[in-house]
Amino acid sequence: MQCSYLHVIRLCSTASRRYSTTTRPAQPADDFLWFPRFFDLVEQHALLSAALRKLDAAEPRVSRRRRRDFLASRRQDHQPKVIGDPVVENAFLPDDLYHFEEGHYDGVIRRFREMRISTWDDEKDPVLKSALSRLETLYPDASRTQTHLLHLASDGEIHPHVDNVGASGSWILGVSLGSERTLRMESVEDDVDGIPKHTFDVSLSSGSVYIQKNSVRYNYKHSIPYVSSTLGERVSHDQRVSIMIRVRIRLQFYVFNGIGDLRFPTLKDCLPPTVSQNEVPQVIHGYKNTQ
Ligand SMILES: O=C(O)CCC(=O)C(=O)O
Ligand SMILES: [Fe+2]
Repeated sequence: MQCSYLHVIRLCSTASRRYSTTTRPAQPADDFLWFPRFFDLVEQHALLSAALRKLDAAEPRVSRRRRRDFLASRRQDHQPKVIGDPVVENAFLPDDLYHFEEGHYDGVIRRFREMRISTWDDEKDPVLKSALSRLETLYPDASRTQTHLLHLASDGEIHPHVDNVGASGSWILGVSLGSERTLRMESVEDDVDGIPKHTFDVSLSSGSVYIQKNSVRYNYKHSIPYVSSTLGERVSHDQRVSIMIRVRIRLQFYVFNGIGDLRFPTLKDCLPPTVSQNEVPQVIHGYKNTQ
């Protein structure tokens, strides 16, 4: 499949709060990558159905029973469609049939379900299998990764944060499935008046993939606002699932922190991190099960 590869769009200086379509060199351009149409509809359906199956299976039995009852008496317009349906959001059931949490323990995410997964059970699904292999070709390096699923409710949102620097390494990849949302990136470094020095917005349509790494991963906060960031107006969203893939942190970190997961060190493990500790911002957010 043809894969378009673009850098950041709409970089803006928030000091003036005016958006600009020109790109200024606020960060090394290669540290944010955006693939707006990486997965086709068939692949999106395969990924979204697999993600929803995982998330659904982890919910309390009472939620699963409610969904089963709903599906048994479903009206035609709420019926999840088969693979190939042009509207990928049709894979979602109404919001009230999911057990969305109201707020993350540190207040960063609102109205969501999440889980960490170690396998996809993709052996019987060639579309899913090939989509996941294609995704791996985008990984910035061959280090070990960890995968999380995050399901945002229609009114869910993510406040500005930097992912826990103690829980994952120098790159984060996000696959978006379902309703289109805006990813807002804002530099940790402020102007004198406390406004982020640089911001840019990226449109996360279904099937898109973004990667933030190195300077952007450590020096930019990211958020998915409920309010449309470009118009400042409330827009209605449907649900969205993201598949978040993070590179695992290096061995020496595990050893020093007693987390385990040991492997034999390579020369690379012993080299100093590329980002100096001075540049690493406060830990603002991390997943519960990686804390
Ligand atoms: O859903 C996304 O694209 C971002 C999710 C996120 O920021 C997180 O899980 O830490
Ligand atoms: Fe995050």
